[in-house]
Amino acid sequence: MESTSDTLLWRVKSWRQVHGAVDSPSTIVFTILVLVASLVAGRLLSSAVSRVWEYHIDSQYGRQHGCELPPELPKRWPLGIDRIKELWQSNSEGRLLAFLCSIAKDYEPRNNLCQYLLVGPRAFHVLHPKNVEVLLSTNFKDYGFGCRPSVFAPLLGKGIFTQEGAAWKHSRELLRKQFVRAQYQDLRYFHEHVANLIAAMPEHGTVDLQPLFFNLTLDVATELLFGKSVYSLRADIDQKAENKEFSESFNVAQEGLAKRFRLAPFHFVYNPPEFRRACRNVHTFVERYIREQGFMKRSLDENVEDHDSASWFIKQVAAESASETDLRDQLLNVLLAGRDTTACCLSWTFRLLVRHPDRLQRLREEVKAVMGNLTNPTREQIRRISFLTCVVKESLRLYPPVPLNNREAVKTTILPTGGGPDGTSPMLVRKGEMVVFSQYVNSRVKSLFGPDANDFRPERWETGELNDIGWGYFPFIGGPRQCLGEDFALMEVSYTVVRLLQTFAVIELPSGEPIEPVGTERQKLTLVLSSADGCRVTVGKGT
Ligand code: HEM
Repeated sequence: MESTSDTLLWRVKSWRQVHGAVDSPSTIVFTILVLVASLVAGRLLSSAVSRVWEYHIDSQYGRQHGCELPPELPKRWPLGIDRIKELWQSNSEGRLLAFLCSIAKDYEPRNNLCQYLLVGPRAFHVLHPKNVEVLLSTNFKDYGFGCRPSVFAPLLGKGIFTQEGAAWKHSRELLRKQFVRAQYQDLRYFHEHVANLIAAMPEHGTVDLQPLFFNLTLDVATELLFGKSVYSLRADIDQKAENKEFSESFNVAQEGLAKRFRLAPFHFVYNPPEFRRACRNVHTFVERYIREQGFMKRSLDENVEDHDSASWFIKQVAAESASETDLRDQLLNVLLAGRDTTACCLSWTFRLLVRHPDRLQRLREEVKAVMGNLTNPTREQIRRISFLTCVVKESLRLYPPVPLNNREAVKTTILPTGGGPDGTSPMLVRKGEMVVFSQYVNSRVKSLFGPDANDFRPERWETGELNDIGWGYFPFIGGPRQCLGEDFALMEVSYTVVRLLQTFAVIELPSGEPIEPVGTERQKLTLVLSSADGCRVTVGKGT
């Protein structure tokens, strides 16, 4: 049988017979093509060889450290298409996290597994607190965000939430200082906006609190960051048209980011005109504001130690930003990080409270005991309502606003446990592989939170039984990238809960509203976890 090289040779010969042996332009083109082809083939070969070599060196490294693989997620169809179908379906039914928990349950007590889906790299799902600690703290430098920066780029550009390495360090230090300052301030950011929230609720009747909480946290965060709120809670009352456009565009842009996030490596597929327009509107709004107020200019010639003015945050960040775009991006990054997360926490907290009236009653009594007839709680008073801290912690445990997260190994590294037949060997994570971690799934592991891990029991936080929980509980993650807004968010949630309990003598589940076991309700998973059915409550002022 004729070999491929014989065929090729015969083709070249016949081509030369037809076109002549003289170096005609077509001969030159042919020669160039052959050269380019051999160069490309050479490059491909050398990269394949170096990959095989890297693989071999990594394997040796793994063997030296006793690494073994965890069990692999079984799949019935090629490329795990059956699993992707299950994920897709459970997501569209609002039950993706329940589905992930049911898979994780099959792997208890070893709590680790790995998977290959489509042609993507191997992904490790790690639940063991030791692994979470090494991933987020001890070996933090071995991991990066993978494609996150380009997923978020259309809205967020370059800021703390998308940066890595030296650029992230700079942003982190710059913003950390501002959040430390915010911790020493009173809770004035919340007064006016929570009053607007209360005004937007009926005095007696049924209301869905979830969309109102999204407005509240947008209003509060824009006040903190820009020194000027967009007052979305006053939409259709006296909100300025430009603020309304910003609020609406920010929502559309954020929805778009969530869609891109789900597509991960194929995120570029989602870039429709309405998404691009929304990003543009948000950018224009912030840039115009920066320019009108002269923040970039002022930072050069004014004393920026002006902490009392409403716009101290933006002024301080402007003073250390190289350009208007840098300042815009940084503020939008923090807005994205702080807005939906806090709204979701508020929403789940109220959903839980109205479904557990005994806990709500206890909370009311503690609020009354600490506050008496005083309104507008201070930090100090909030800290004294100790059951409130337990309620918020428990809400964040059962419904962490960021329920699912991942990192990508930037170098070959090791996770300390979860491999091998008994699940105790270290695991080798090769460069480019993914590690998925989930507070939501961890929160339901009985070996961590006890036999009633699935129940809402805020008291577990006051009995001392979780004193050693460590890296089993990380709603704000931890390590170098720990949430910068943790204190601000906890104060915002606590302040709002107290003010709503003080204002409404009745807050209860509307009649006919279902009481599903925790975790079985329909959920909406975007970048954050919200309730697909909102947070409907019946409220009443006075006794
Ligand atoms: C209950 C509310 C909140 C929760 C549960 C939460 C949770 C988180 C989580 C899990 C991360 C890490 C994301 C990752 O690295 O993959 C994070 C980062 C961050 N959060 Fe929060 N967050 C909340 C509220 C806020 C608020 C109110 C702000 C600011 C106003 C804020 C600012 C930030 C910033 C700036 C980062 C990036 C830190 C860095 O990468 O160095 N967060 N948050």
